Amino acid sequence: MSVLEVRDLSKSFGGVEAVADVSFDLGAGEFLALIGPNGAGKTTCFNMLNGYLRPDRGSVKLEGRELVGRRPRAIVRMGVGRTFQITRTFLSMTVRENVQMALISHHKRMFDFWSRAVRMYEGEADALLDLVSMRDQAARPCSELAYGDLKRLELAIALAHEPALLLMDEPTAGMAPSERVALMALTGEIVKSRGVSVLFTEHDMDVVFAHAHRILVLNRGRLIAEGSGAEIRENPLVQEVYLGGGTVFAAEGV
Ligand SMILES: Nc1ncnc2c1ncn2[C@@H]1O[C@H](COP(=O)(O)OP(=O)(O)OP(=O)(O)O)[C@@H](O)[C@H]1O
Repeated sequence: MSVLEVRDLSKSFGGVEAVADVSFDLGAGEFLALIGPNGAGKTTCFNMLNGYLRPDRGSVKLEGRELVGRRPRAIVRMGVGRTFQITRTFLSMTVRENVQMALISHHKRMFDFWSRAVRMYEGEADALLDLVSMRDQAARPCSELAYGDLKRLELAIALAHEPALLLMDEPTAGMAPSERVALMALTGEIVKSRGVSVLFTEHDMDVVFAHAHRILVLNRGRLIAEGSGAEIRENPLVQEVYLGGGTVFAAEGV
């Protein structure tokens, strides 16, 4: 069964069809990329999946349950985790404390950091930090971390919510090329070991072709192609609108 079933998802802003009749499935343990030129509708699509935007029409089902109409927080609780283009952590707290906070929130415990909570979920937090190879930095304040380490911490925080589906919006933005490869390789391992499904947007085609199991291509709000890296690379329409460099919106009738 698909983890995520998206059907006829559509959203317009004034006269602009930002996302138009987008349908796709995401399987369990799949690492799926959503790509497209600037303004193609990727962010709008993500914001409808995580509840920040209400679609004009269409349906989004997670493990058979409808997400459209629910609030972002409820959608997180139903099993949709997310990482952000701009990493969100509490900079004055340590790496471990940030993961503990996420675990406390996930288990709906009262936040009482200055008493017992200091030890709450410490073991679970360290296990998640092991997963992203950050255990050795557990006691460091987040304000001291390098950007690549913050992104790995953000992954641990997202996993604290035990998502069935993880949405990653440009996970490697702002990273050096070697860090990009490392973060996506790590994410790929987590997809495999934890059976989490991942949908990510990405502008770096090297990252996409190296890591995605399957690729969806959006242009002007519409899905124009879907397939493996090889299929996408060879697709003339994709080459024309996206990979050819030059004017990405040049193709008429797309
Ligand atoms: N809040 C909004 N109000 C009006 N128009 C919007 C709004 N959000 C997005 N759009 C328009 O919808 C279209 C799709 O934008 P979107 O940000 O989803 O594309 P994108 O593929 O994420 O682009 P990028 O790669 O540059 O982030 C664009 O034409 C954009 O100008």
